[in-house]
Amino acid sequence: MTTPPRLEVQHLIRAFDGLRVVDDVSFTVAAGEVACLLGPSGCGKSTTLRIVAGVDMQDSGSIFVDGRLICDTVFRIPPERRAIGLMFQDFALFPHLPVSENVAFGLPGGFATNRARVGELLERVQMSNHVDSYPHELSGGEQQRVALARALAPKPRVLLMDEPFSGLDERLRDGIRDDTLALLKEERTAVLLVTHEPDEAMRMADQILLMRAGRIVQQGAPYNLYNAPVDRRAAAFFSDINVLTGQVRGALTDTPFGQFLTPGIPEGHAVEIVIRPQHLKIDFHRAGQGPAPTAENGTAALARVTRARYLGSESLVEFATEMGDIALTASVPGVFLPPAGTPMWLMLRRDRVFVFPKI
Ligand SMILES: Nc1ncnc2c1ncn2[C@@H]1O[C@H](COP(=O)(O)OP(=O)(O)OP(=O)(O)O)[C@@H](O)[C@H]1O
Repeated sequence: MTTPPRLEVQHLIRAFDGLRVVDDVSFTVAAGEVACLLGPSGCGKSTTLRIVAGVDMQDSGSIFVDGRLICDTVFRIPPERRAIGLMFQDFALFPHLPVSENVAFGLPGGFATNRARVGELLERVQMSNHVDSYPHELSGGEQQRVALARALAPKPRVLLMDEPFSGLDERLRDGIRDDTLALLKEERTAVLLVTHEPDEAMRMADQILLMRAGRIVQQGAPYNLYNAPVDRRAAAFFSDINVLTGQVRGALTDTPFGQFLTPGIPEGHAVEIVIRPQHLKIDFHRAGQGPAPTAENGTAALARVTRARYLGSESLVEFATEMGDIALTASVPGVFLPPAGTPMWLMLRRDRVFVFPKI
């Protein structure tokens, strides 16, 4: 018999005032896996999480933990008996309790009878030196580490995290995220994490569930979402994009960069050709000559620099094609600041181009 997923959500629907904010959402999370619900503000991420936590009720759909039904529209296990831990942005530590008692809060018998488990977790989150400190004596990052230890103390099968790192400054965040991830993997907890930040999802997730208007529009490994987005908006969620427009003629579309296949898009339909700035290739203008077309990069098109900016680890160079009608941005590692007006040849890495029907 195959092992059931640690968390399984089936056909969840939740409407407010007749409007579905969670619209037929289904997914599974395995033990030791981190799944990120990712999407813009208001797309239904937190509502989905709240229903799994048991603090909101779905209109229809079922939730299972390790194959056991914990909630549908007629049956409901109360939140505290679901073996589900919570770590929310505003889920503050208890100010009147020291770190030790905060971590032991969900354990029968408190700190006195759970010294070993509390000690082990505090060591794992590098807070062993703060057992007797009170929350107000800790920095934001330290409080976050204690909150993680508290959430994991009762060994939940599933941990729900809602924007747990958003209160931390950026440099602190990376370290805490990585430490958190390592601990979650060690504990084999299934994690459902809500975030609106693509970088956070890429960094944390084994599986991204990309949501839009209550629906999951794409799910899969971060690599797949980045490199095979389902549509223009999914592509644009992970980075800036360049968009060329065209029209289908004989299963192809013409652009200044050569022809592109338009599989499955009807004849005459408008298409959008999408490419990320780092996949635009630049070549120098040598006495009017451009690079010869290649299978990898297609045809080069002449363009002029309109603006160049240095951002630290990369430079962003903006171009207008020779006809002046297409604006494109290239990202170049390091310092590359050609003056405005410089002519250059641009090519698109053909294996990194996405062709979508224009909606
Ligand atoms: N109790 C409620 N009553 C009415 N509308 C609600 C309620 N809870 C959520 N909504 C609405 O449902 C939609 C989805 O909200 P939700 O909090 O799930 O979005 P989200 O994707 O988590 O957004 P954010 O990232 O801003 O938290 C929003 O339009 C919100 O206003």
